[in-house]
Amino acid sequence: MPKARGFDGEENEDEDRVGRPQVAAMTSTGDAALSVSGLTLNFGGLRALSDVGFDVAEGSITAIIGPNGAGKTSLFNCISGFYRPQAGAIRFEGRDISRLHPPERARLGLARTFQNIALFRGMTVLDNIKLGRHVHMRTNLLDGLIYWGRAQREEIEVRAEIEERVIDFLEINHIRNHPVASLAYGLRKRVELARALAMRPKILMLDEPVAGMNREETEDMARFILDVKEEWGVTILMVEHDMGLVMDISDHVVVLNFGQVIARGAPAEVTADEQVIRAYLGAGDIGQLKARIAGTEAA
Ligand SMILES: Nc1ncnc2c1ncn2[C@@H]1O[C@H](COP(=O)(O)OP(=O)(O)OP(=O)(O)O)[C@@H](O)[C@H]1O
Repeated sequence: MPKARGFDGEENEDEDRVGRPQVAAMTSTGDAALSVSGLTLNFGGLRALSDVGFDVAEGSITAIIGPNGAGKTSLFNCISGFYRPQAGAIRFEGRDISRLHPPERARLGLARTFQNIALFRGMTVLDNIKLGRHVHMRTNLLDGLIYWGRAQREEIEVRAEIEERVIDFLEINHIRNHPVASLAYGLRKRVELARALAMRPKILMLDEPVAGMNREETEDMARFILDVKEEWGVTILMVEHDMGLVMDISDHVVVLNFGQVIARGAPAEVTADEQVIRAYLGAGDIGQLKARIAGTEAA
């Protein structure tokens, strides 16, 4: 696998000069950037996830699909640390991160976007993107004292450089000083992606990245997601209902139904799987599934 260029544009092993915690002591699990095993989550008497397990290969785009209520958002919330599952483990580059809080996971390189855009609407695009950097900022007094001065200035400069690269890459320079509230929906989604990228993630979790977008916005977003993977070397895990997008850009698909993994594999494999078709049929979504797959094949 070709080495990722990294966020400073060079092949670079020394990524942690701007504050991402070292993870050198981790045990390896082959090529899995993320590994989920035995995940079980209950809300009172309701079992939202049951013994869920899958791997996300480094450098891949992995999609989580499934009918409404299948447990996709719950799974995302477990992986990013917002929910604490009753059982199971989440390994990031071989290290068990199940007990880490969301900001600690983010500092390791796990960034996410949300189903409903979570930007500060009154702030400008640039200020929203800058918020992404705070995940790496040292906040306690001792760290602050050690880091004071030249090193800290360098850190700020490197981050500003990263932000400029992100703005350039996502083609949002012309709106950098616009308040987010004034932007069209598709652009707002792109700004959210920019903020997540400014966190310099190793794994980017996208929660319905094209929900509510028109065809042109969806195509733009698909291209950006592919470029994030290919040019920036970021592993992508996404929840998405748009089967056209899933078929087009995913390397691997995990299908959830009633909180369980019912199929895993290449997009064409899982959409031909009897159990998957039945799950969508049960949810009344099969017509949509077939139409979207057919639409993709025709394109
Ligand atoms: N905070 C919560 N409290 C109680 N039940 C919840 C909570 N969040 C989710 N659930 C339930 O857990 C199950 C899985 O929901 P989840 O939102 O994870 O599904 P989903 O696949 O993301 O659905 P959708 O595609 O509609 O977003 C559903 O039965 C849902 O009602």
